This record gives sequence, structure tokens and C-alpha cells, in this order.
Amino acid sequence: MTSPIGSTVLGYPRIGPRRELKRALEKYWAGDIEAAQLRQMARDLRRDAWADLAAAGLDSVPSNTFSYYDQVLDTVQLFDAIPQRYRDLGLNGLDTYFAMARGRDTVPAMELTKWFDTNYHYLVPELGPGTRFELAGDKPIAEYQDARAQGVQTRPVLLGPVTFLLLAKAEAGAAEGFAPLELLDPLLDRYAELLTRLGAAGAAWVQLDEPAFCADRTDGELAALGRAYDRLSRLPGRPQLLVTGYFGDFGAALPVLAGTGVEAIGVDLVAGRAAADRIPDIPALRTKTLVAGVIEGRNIWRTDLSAAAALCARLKESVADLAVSTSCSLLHVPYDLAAETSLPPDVAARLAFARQKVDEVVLLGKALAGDDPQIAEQVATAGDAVRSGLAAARKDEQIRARIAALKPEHRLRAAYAERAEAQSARLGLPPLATTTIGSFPQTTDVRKARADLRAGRVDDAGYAERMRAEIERVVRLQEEIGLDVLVHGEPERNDMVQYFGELLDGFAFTENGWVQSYGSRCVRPPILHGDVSRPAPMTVEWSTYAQSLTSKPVKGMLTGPVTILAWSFVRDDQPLGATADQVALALRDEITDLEAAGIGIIQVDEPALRELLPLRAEDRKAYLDWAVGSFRLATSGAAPGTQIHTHLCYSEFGDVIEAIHGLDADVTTIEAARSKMEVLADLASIGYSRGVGPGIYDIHSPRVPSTDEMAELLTEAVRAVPAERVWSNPDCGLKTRGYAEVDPALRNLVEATRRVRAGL
Ligand SMILES: CN1c2c(nc(N)[nH]c2=O)NC[C@@H]1CNc1ccc(C(=O)N[C@@H](CCC(=O)N[C@@H](CCC(=O)N[C@@H](CCC(=O)O)C(=O)O)C(=O)O)C(=O)O)cc1
Ligand SMILES: N[C@@H](CCS)C(=O)O
Ligand SMILES: [Zn+2]
Repeated sequence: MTSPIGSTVLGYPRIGPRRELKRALEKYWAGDIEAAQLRQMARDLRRDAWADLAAAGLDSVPSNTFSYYDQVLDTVQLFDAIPQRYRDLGLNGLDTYFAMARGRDTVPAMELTKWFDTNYHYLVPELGPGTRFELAGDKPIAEYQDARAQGVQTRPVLLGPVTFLLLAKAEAGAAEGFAPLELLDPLLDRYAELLTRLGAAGAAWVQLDEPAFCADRTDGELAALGRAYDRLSRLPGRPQLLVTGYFGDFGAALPVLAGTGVEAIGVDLVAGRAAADRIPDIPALRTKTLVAGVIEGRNIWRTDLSAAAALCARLKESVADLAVSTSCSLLHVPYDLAAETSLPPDVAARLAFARQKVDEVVLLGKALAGDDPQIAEQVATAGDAVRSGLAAARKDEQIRARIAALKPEHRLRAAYAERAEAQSARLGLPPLATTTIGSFPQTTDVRKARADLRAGRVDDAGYAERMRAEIERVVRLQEEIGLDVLVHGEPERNDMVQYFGELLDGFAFTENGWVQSYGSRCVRPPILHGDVSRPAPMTVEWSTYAQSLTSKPVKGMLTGPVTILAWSFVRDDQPLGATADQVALALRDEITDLEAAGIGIIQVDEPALRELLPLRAEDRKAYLDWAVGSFRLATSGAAPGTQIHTHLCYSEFGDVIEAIHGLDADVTTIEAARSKMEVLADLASIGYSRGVGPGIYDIHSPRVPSTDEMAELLTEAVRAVPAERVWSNPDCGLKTRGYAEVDPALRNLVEATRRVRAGL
């Protein structure tokens, strides 16, 4: 018997409305609370979320969306795909789980990487030909039963088997050519077992997420998807299956899934809007429920519900049943707009956080299910609210005029050879110049100073004094260690994007708008709601203060336009490229001011350049054009003698390697230590001819690298690139590390550099 899905969301935030889970996790890791207290906190959070979602009126409430750290890691543990090195630690289940997430003793953590094109990170499963899956846990079943005991019938959410395998990497030592997808059949045995148990427990629906199919996939991978769901849908006594794809167009996966026996398919009709036009042409969908993801799950704007209702009404004609949903899990947006007290009213009127998006889904669901005139009126007027909010949005005619007057030469610097000569004469740096990426450890004292400022325990002048003291300490330390190009250490930045958002017009900030980035770490993305401009210099005072303390060059430090957009919630009423150019102009003015203040090296960080790369190859050129263009607009006002650096982390540069060249920075510092300098070969293959600082210190690990190993990496670098163009630096900023590691690691880095220099 089929039961309708009606209105639903694909997932919900789990860190806690006041980051309760973050605090409990960090206390547990510090040994301040017991596992039982952590588990109780987790139970409370799950209970509150289910109660809230059910009370809001959702027809179908998801469960198993909670995680202590990450849903991919949960799946690793659920199917017993735990790498041997963690089993060998002999810990209990919870501590083995945290050992995989964070490392333990001498065993490093599993690899952490970006979840598709979001700012969320997952742990990468490691699988080999010898992996034996077992249904080792019962998390989805236990959480389903807990919710049911609470009176809420839920729809357990699982990571789909094919996406799980596609996200996995071959374990170290696996036979050459081994691909995790080879393990599909044994994994399906275990999914079948789990579905049978969920069905027996009473679950009417189970959701299986297959977002990997919103990226380009081979025919073999699409065939694997079809085979997987063909098999699972033939399972006797199973719950009904909803298979979802999000963060883009489900593309060729849509007809493949429609050809299997699954009852429902969830499509992202925001990022994958184009799929809507193909739905009527897929006859097999006429027997399916379409879960229409029309409420955007990863941005915070209110939905034009009348447009969404019209789209749903049209699509309903082509399918057996239509349910209303979010485009993806709400994990990527903050909990509740009602927790905000200081947003400008005209901005707040345009916003919907997770809780408000649930209301939108419910309202839309009711509108489609019946003909209540009051509901119809609410849906019709929701669009008006969005439109009038947009009409009131901040407009800056001056910046618009500047953008309109831009010419191609505003994105061009002098020829590199001319710049290199001018910079060499001005800076006189040795080959293999040593530097860091910008941030030094954000100590408890530094964070406490900011907390004191917020709480009014210290005034602006007192806060600035404490920051200056920290900058002086960091400058003296770098001089003593013997680094060539210094940084001020970024102590004044709560976050490398939020800090700039707070100083630019056109942004607003939340008090409680935290979003999980990985594990217990959260970010509070600023809201870019109107035209962006720079009312005053943002970094000049800190950089010039640092420069006044030393005769060595101090790098100015800015976050680039693409990263500012990637880690903010960005207006959706104009193309991203147009917004990026406004941010770029603000940065261009900042660079002019830094130059005028005597700063000779300026770094513009773009760690998110790779993250925003569209999942489908056909969309990439357009993205890279505006992304590279906005970076060049930001930096090309610099004089030839000003050395522009950029910094990229998160490896996997293959797809953006040409864009890195296109940025035309004088020096690019780049993550490379873990991948043993592989990026140098990629850069050589495209004739990259600027300065490069391949990271030789993996700052994602607490380990202190030895002088020998860093010297070896540097030697490899100078084999690939002439020494005068090679820089010696860590992989990324040091803000998440402690001085106990950073101090000896930087000393070893300087020593390794001296050694390699001596042999040149
Ligand atoms: C490089 N990364 C970044 C990403 N996105 C960003 N927007 N910024 C990034 O740097 N994405 C990719 C990676 C992700 N990496 C990280 C690394 C570390 C964190 C992190 O540590 N987050 C902190 C919050 C940082 C912050 O805003 N700190 C504030 C203090 C806020 C706070 O918690 N205040 C307390 C009270 C004050 C106190 O007592 O400390 C409170 O409100 O209760 C600051 O420094 O002022 C975290 O704790 O999660 C995130 C992503
Ligand atoms: N300048 C920043 C870049 C991080 S990607 C830092 O050092 O933290
Ligand atoms: Zn970085």
C-alpha cells in the first residue's frame, strides 16, 4: 500500500540551535563529560528536531539526519568499513568513530574533503578488495524507533550505496586499478538487510541520497545505479524507496531511476531547474512520486511560493503523485530566523532559515493538496514579499557606474617579466623565500579578547591594544625563527570571510546563524544582500602596524572575491559574477590603500576557487571566466613592483589548473605536502611560469614535520621549478594549530630551506 509523502524536507541541521552538540562534543573530547552525557545531549537534540518538524505540519519527517560528526563516517561504521589501523586501537564504538574523524595517538584521521560544491566536509571512506561489509550497527533503526516511541512516524535517510562507493577512495596498498564501485554487490547485500530491518520495524518510506549523480558520470556508473535500485526495489517486505539527487541536475540518472521499481524520486529544482523541462518526456515517471525540491535548501532567501506552486502544478500532470520538498538537506542553512534580534528589518523580511523553510514547504504542500482560499492567498502573497524586499534592497549607484565603466584593461597587469624584475629589485628576496600563509594560532586569549569586546568587558581601544600586542608577539617570533616574508597573523579575524563581510556595506550578520563546516567546527556566513561597497579601509591599520615593527617585508592579507561569495549567503537576484565584481572593486581599493601605506606584498586568498567549480563540466567555463575575471579585477590595479600572492588549499587542482595560471598572481602558495608535490607536475604541464610555494608542512595534522622530510619536499620542488621561483611555506594558515606544534615546525621549515639553498 502506498502512502503519500506530501510535504517534506530532505534533512535538517543537527549541531543544535545554540551549537549544543558542538559544545558537548568538545567537552567529551577534552574528557570533561562522559559518553552517557554526550549521548543524552544527542537524544535531546533529535527529540526536539522531530517534535518541531512534526508540529510544523510536515507530512513526512526525516530521521537518521543526526550525526555525531558526519553522515558518510556514520555509513562507514554502519557497514563496518573501518580501516584496520583504527580497529587496532582497541577502542569502543564511539571512540573508534572519533578516532577515524580526528585521529588518535599516532594514528592520523581519515581524509576530510568537501561535500560536493558546499562548505561542508565529509570523511573519505577507504575501501579495498578485501573490505567485508557487515551490518555492524543499528543507528538508522534505533533512531526510527526512538522517534516512533515519541509519536513521530519518520522516514529514515541513508546515504545511497552508489554515492557511498563513488565518494570512497581505494585504500593504501589496494591493487592497481581497484575501484570501490567493484564492491557494489556485497554492499547491496547489506543495504538489503538494513532495508528489511527498517521495514520490519515499521518504516513506510526510506530515503536514499545519491547526489553523486548530479555530477557527470560514466555509462558504467549510471548502469550501476540502475542495477542497484533495480535490485533493492525487488526486495520483498521492504519500505517504499525515495531516491534523491541534489546540488544540481539529476540528468541521465532520472530516466535510469524511473526505469527501476523505486516509488519516488527527489529532484533538485533549484540548482537543477533545467530537469523540470525533461520530466514530461520521461514516460516511466508517470508511475512515480516526484519529490519536487523547489524550496532552496542551501541559501537563505524566502521562496517565491507562487512561482514554485505553478511549477509544481505543471509537473504534477506528468507524474503519479507530487510531493513538495527542499532542494537538498537543510544542513547548510542556520536553524531559525526567530533567533535573530539585530538583522535590519528589510533584510530579515527577505530571509528564511531552516525552520522558516519548513513552513514554506508545509504551506506549499497544503496549497497543492487542496483548494483552501486562505492558503492560496498566502502562497500568492509570499511572492509579493520577495519582490518588495528586492525593490528595497541596497543599491549603490556609484558602484554600479564603476562596474559599467570597466574595460578589459581593468583586469590586466603589466607583463610578468616586467613585474618580476621590479619586484626583485624592490624586495631582494633570496631563492626559496620562506613565509607562512597568514594566520597564526587563534589562542584562547585572542578569542577571549573578542568575546570580551562583544560582552562589553573591553572597549574598542582596549581590544585594539590586545590585538596589537598579539601582532607584535607574532612578528617577533617570525623574526626570531628567521622567516623572510612575515605576516601579521590575522588575530583580529573571527573568520577570513565573516571579518570582511562585517566591514563591507551590503552585508548583514547573524548572531546565531551557525552552519556546520566539519565535525564540531562551524561558520557563521555573512549575508550578502545588496550592492557591495567599502566604506573604509579594512586591513591597512593592522598591516601597517605589523610593518612598522620590522624591516622585513610584511604581506598584506585579503580574502578574494570568489571565496567571499562561496562562504557567504549571496543574493540570487543577479548573476554571481556581477556580485563578485562588486566585491572585487572593494578589494581593489583596499590594495591601493595598502600600497599607499608602503605594503609591497599582498596576498589575496582564494581557497574556495575549486569548491565552487560546477559539478558538470559543461558549466565550468562560464564559472571560471567570472571567477578568474573577478580576481583579476581585484588585483590588477597593483603596480608592477607590488607582488601579488594568492593561496589555494584543498588539493585536487587538476580541474582548475589553467584557471590558476589565469589568475596571473606573481606567487601562488598551494597545498601540496600530503600529495607529495604532485601539483608541480600539473603546473608544469600547462607551462606555469610564475612563483609557486608548494606547501611542505601539512598543517591539517598536529604532527611536527622533520627538517629532513621538508628538505626532501623542497628538493623535489626545485627539481621541477627554478629555485628563484620556488617559495618555502606551509600548506595553509596556522589558525587551528597550537604554538607547541607551530613553533618547532616553522623552525624546521627554515632549517630545511637553508639546507636546500646551500646545495643550489
Ligand atoms: C578554511 N575554512 C573555512 C571555511 N569557511 C569559512 N567561512 N572560514 C574558513 O576559515 N571553510 C573551509 C575551512 C573550514 N575550516 C574551519 C576551520 C575552523 C573553524 C572554526 O574554528 N570555527 C569556530 C568559529 C570561529 C569563530 O567565528 N570564532 C569567533 C568566536 C565565535 C564563538 O564561538 N564565540 C563564542 C563566545 C566566545 C568564546 O568564548 O570563544 C560563542 O558565541 O559562544 C571568534 O573568533 O570571534 C568554531 O568554534 O566552530 C571553522 C571552519
Ligand atoms: N590567510 C588564511 C588562508 C586560509 S585558507 C589563513 O592563513 O588562515
Ligand atoms: Zn588555506
